[in-house]
Amino acid sequence: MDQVKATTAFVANSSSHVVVDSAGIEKAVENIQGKIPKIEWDFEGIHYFDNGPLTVQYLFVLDTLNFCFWPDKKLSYDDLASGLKEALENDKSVFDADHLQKFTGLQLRNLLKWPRPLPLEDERIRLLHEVGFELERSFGGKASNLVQSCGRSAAKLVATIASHFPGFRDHSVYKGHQIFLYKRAQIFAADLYGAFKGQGYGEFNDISSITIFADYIVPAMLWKLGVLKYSSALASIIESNKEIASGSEEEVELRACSIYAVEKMRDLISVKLGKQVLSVELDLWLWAYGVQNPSLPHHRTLSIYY
Ligand SMILES: Nc1nc2c(c(CN[C@H]3C=C[C@H](O)[C@@H]3O)cn2[C@@H]2O[C@H](COP(=O)(O)O)[C@@H](O)[C@H]2O)c(=O)[nH]1
Repeated sequence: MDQVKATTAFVANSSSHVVVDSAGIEKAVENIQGKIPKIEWDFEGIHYFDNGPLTVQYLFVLDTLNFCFWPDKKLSYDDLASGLKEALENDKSVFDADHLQKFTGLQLRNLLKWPRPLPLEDERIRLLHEVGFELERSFGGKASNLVQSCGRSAAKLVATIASHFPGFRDHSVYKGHQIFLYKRAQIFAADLYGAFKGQGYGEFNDISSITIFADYIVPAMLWKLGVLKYSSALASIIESNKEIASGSEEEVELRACSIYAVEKMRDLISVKLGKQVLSVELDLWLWAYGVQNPSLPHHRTLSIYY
């Protein structure tokens, strides 16, 4: 996680299109008054949970597919989480490693009861196959073994996922430097922590090392709070729903500056209010408010990472 923190700080300090505004951070922290609104994991009531290894398998499949919903105006993360839940309730073997390796686009669509092709459907299938193959090859087919192999370290879990599953390597090259963002690998650790309430498969000694999950909702929320400021060119691209290329300077800055800004918020909360807060908590608060505000303009990038 040190790589994520160091490289996103580099972006924030070299940025051309996005500014992390210190006054905006101060104001946001003042407004919280030390009380981050407490949002329960699964506040929506859409996730599968049985307190056992099947939940871990479900969450790993969920976070394998947890990206890019916006190209379909009606599709959202909720459809994915609840669709996979229902599929698992109907067939406990649906996410077995051998099944994952055989999925077709049509089967995934049917599983989610989605009437048309999913955004980046071929990529989703490729990633399911990759996850099924590598789970079988290295972890006895079970995501729970992957988690247990990391000895209660969220940082080790993120690193292990990135080294075994290329589809989770959420990196970019920015102004000649490699930048690490790891959205889906980190959110898997956070989902375990949230679902299992920090116990069992969700017990991590280093959950505070996780950063926020740089998607397209949290940057929009940070902009609304005045924590992020955009150049006028970038602001007009976002407001007019124009696509931003994956790996472009603008895209990397939006994501990296969001991570950096929330780490700065944590530091300020610690200094001013003497409280240690987790990025996981700040993320869920920002995300939950962001998704409940659909008129909030967000950036649009075709990406398998978020
Ligand atoms: N930073 C951050 N990004 C998150 C999530 C979650 C869901 N987390 C679950 C965990 C516990 C809660 O109960 C949540 O249900 C999804 N996303 C991202 O949002 C986008 C989807 O937006 P829309 O198209 O409107 O559905 C897409 O990039 C998706 O990858 C999060 O927590 N944090």
